[in-house]
Order: sequence, then C-alpha cells, then structure tokens
Amino acid sequence: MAPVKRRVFKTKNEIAVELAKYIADLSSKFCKERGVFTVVLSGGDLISWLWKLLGAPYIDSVEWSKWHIFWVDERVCAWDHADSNYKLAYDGFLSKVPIPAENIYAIDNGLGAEGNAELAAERYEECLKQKVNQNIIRTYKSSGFPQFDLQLLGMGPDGHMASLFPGHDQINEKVKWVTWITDSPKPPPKRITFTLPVINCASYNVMAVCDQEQADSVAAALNHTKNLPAGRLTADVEVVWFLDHAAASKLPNGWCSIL
Ligand SMILES: O=C(O)[C@H](O)[C@@H](O)[C@H](O)[C@H](O)COP(=O)(O)O
Repeated sequence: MAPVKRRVFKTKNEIAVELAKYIADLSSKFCKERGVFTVVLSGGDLISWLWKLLGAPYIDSVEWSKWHIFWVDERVCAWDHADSNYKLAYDGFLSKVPIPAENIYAIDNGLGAEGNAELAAERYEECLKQKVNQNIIRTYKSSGFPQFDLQLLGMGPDGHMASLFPGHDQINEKVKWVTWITDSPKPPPKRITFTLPVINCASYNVMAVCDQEQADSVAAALNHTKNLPAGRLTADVEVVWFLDHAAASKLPNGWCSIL
C-alpha cells in the first residue's frame, strides 16, 4: 500500500505555497520522464488554493504546454453554468496559465446542457480511452485502468470524495472508469465521477482539506474508516493530505505532519 502522508499548515496561504511546490516538482518529474503531465482536478475549494502557481516563479518555469487536464468529477450542466467544475477551474486557474486548449478535457458540453448524466459519463470514459490509445494517459499495471500522474482532490464534511458519496452505490463500481449519479446529496444532483479503482490507480493523490467542519471526517478518513469514501483513498506511489490546523484538529496527533 502506498504511504499516506499528512502535511499540516497553519493557514490556507501556507497550503497554497506548499501545494504549488509539490505540483511544480511533480510537473518537472513527469515532463522529463514522459514528456506529458496528466493532472486531474476536482471542484470545491481546491481551485482557490492553486493561485500560487499563477505567479513567479511557476508561471514561467512550469512546462504548461505538456499538461493535460481532466476532472475527477463534474456536475452535469453546460460549461458556462454556475455549477460547472470546468467553469470554476477555467475562471480561477486554466484561463491564467498557457495550457493548450486541446489538452483540456471537459465533460461533453451538449450532454451536460441536456442533463444526460449516463451518456455524459460514457462519453467521458470514451475520451479517457482515446487518451490511453494516444499514450497520453498510462494504464495501471495489468489492470487496464487509467493511471493519472497527479490527482488533486477535496473532501466534503460527510467524507465524500469526487462524487462518491457515503451510502451510495457508485463507490462499489469495479468495472467502469466513469460512472454517474442523479441523486447526489450535495447539489446539484446530477454528476459524473471517476470510480474508486480509477481514483486509487493514480500515481500521486493529493487530498486538500481545510476548516473545522471537516475535522471529524478527516480523523475518520485517516483512520481508514471504510464507510467513508475518502477513507478508502490510496494511490500507486503516495497519498498526501494537505490540511489546515482546523481540519487537523481532531487527529490523534493533532497538528503533527507525518511524512
Ligand atoms: O464537484 C464537487 O462538488 C467536488 O468535486 C467535490 O467532490 C469536492 O471536491 C468536495 O465536495 C470538497 O469540496 P470543498 O473543497 O468545497 O469542501
């Protein structure tokens, strides 16, 4: 099992600083080794913690042209809808860095606008398969599942990650790469999401969580509580939890970082 590390910081600002370093180091490693860097984004607060990458030194030193961007989950709506994770990422991050537009793989806009969750999930899985065939995404050992270089995840206060919610069946999917939900407890109800095997095949998984309302779930997830989706998070190389003091406050060792 990959090591699960945790890095605890006083403020969200410090998280942004360290997250930028972590991401930039992995970017240079994968760009050197593979010539591409596959990055998976989520929605929620995460995007607001990527701002450090938008300035010096990273804006000039990161090989942005080699990045390929995917979403671990997406709300089923058009790209310009206020609920869209694509829009959130575009407005707050993607529009400010020189990643080629053709390297950004969003949900199918038409199916999103129609609200067709099932077909949107199938179409997104086809898109991933195409990128595997083009050697942009690797596959994980003999399993055939896609293996992303880095996933940037968040967790809700109920312990959900991506759009895998406690007590919902999607967490048990073992074959599909992308599935869908039409009764998400977190609005909006229609979403598509990577499945657990895909999430856990990633080389590096970052889970970034802040604030007091997440503290119980952080403690439960880091105790590997299996009925919490985030308690089942693993990775091929490592999982790193980036936490602020409030989110880490219910952990047995409190604010200690464990590396
Ligand atoms: O589409 C979504 O809603 C997100 O991708 C979701 O899975 C998010 O990552 C968590 O809910 C954490 O959200 P916060 O960071 O806002 O707590």
